[in-house]
Amino acid sequence: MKIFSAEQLYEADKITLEKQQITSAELMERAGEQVFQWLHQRLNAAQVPIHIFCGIGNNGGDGLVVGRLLIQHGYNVHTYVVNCSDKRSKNFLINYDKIKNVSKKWPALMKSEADFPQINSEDIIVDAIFGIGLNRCPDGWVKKLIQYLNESNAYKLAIDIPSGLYANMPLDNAEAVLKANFTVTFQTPKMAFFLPETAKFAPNFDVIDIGLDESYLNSEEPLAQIISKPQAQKFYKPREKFTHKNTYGHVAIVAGSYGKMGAAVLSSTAAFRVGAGLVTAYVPKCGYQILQNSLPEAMVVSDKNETILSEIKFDFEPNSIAIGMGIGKDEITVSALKHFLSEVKVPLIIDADSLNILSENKKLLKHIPKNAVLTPHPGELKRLIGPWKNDYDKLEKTKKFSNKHKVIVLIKGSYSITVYGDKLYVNTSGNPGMATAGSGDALSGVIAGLLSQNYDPLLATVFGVYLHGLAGDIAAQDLGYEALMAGDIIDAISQAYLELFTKPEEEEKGQ
Ligand SMILES: NC(=O)C1=CN([C@@H]2O[C@H](COP(=O)(O)OP(=O)(O)OC[C@H]3O[C@@H](n4cnc5c(N)ncnc54)[C@H](O)[C@@H]3O)[C@@H](O)[C@H]2O)[C@H](O)CC1
Ligand SMILES: [K+]
Repeated sequence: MKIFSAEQLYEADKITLEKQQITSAELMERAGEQVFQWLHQRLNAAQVPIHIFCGIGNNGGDGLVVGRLLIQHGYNVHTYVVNCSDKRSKNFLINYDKIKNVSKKWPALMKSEADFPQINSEDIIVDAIFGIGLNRCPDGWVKKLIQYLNESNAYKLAIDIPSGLYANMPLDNAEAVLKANFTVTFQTPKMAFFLPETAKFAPNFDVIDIGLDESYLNSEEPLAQIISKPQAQKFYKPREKFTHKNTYGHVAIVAGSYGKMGAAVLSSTAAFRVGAGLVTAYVPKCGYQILQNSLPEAMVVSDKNETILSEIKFDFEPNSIAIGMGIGKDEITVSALKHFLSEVKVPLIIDADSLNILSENKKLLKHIPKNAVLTPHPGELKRLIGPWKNDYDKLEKTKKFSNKHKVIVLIKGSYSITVYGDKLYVNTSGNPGMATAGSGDALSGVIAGLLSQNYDPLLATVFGVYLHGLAGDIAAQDLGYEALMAGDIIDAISQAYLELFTKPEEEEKGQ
């Protein structure tokens, strides 16, 4: 699935009307009908009061369609017009007229705070105040209305986008955005649903296909691609019968220092679990015994230094390398990294302390090999690219960095985003339980293990992040969020692979 901008959606809307020979009112009816069905399936004719707040644009028009259909099906509906301006859209007016054919009660006209209705916590609020046409921050009594609705414990369903949120522009004021429990959005999820500053307003959403012109949408460059199960299935490369361990490559995990050897164990284990043929851990001397004891499948090569890495050198040619997990930032390690980067030729993942070393020694950036994968969390990213004004600025700065250094940057977060030049890939698996020590080390191992199996660097990153998140989701089903530890994510990688190809019927039975 792809994320398109508000501008692209307006264009798609126009082309659809021409190509399908329908009116904009008919398209609105199609959209509103589906929102009605969404509610109808869940409410099953229950007589819970439904309060629909309609703005004066087309989002308000959608709200009026939903209101009309609910009334026709015998629901207990209260409609309100949030009369913030006289410039009512054509389709708002068409549906304003139509609703009076099904009810003696006109929608209540709201002009100030005095018109705010009583809403009980068991009621339902439908937010159709503003859609993707929001062009300034809601203010005055309309802002107060949004805040009034936010204070209510009633269930809040937003149509298309929570009011006050721009589809693909930074937030003006978090105090003027509706906090929707659920959003039913048209055609494509909006970029705002995936970025840390705005995603909290749309924590759950369903995408409704309103049949916008496919050929136009296919020809457009999206803002981002969403990675979920169907995409991940396509990425997967099946293992073949007449193969041996060398077919699946040799991973080198360059990690660990005194007190942080667990990072090397976790990354190496994850590389195996994801399917690497061979894994060698390159660690300071103090890690030798630890690695051999905790992961007998791995080979271990130790540095001549007891506690930190002083020279990154091996006498074998790995197919991929992950470097940085728990290595610290000692000067000796910095110069070892410098030397290593200027020589390395194999697919590379740069994580954790090696990212911080790069941030503190920007001259090293020019040595990073093409298509290396950098996996910063937000703190590491800030040190690498400098501060940003908002989430969109962060993405632009990361794209610039990716273009300049010809690298893949994975911005880790609730929705991790892979940045490859100007392209963005938004991951949808994972959960808050994965915010735990070692989770990133596991991810580096996963990506390294895919690289060694000949997944190209972009695919290894995007697929690896998805698998890692899915493993976390599977582990959390048994353990819950709080108890989840990095080792549990690694243990669940096997089930994540199996689940990739579980058919929906089997999934349903299992629930
Ligand atoms: N192609 C589609 O995806 C379809 C979308 N539909 C729905 O239409 C809306 C977008 O409608 P539009 O009329 O362009 O914009 P809005 O309803 O969001 O509101 C615009 C309206 O409000 C004024 N306004 C904007 N910001 C403010 C503000 N802060 N304070 C006061 N007034 C404001 C603005 O000037 C306009 O007058 C989309 O989201 C979908 O819900 C179609 O129904 C189907 C096709
Ligand atoms: K809305």
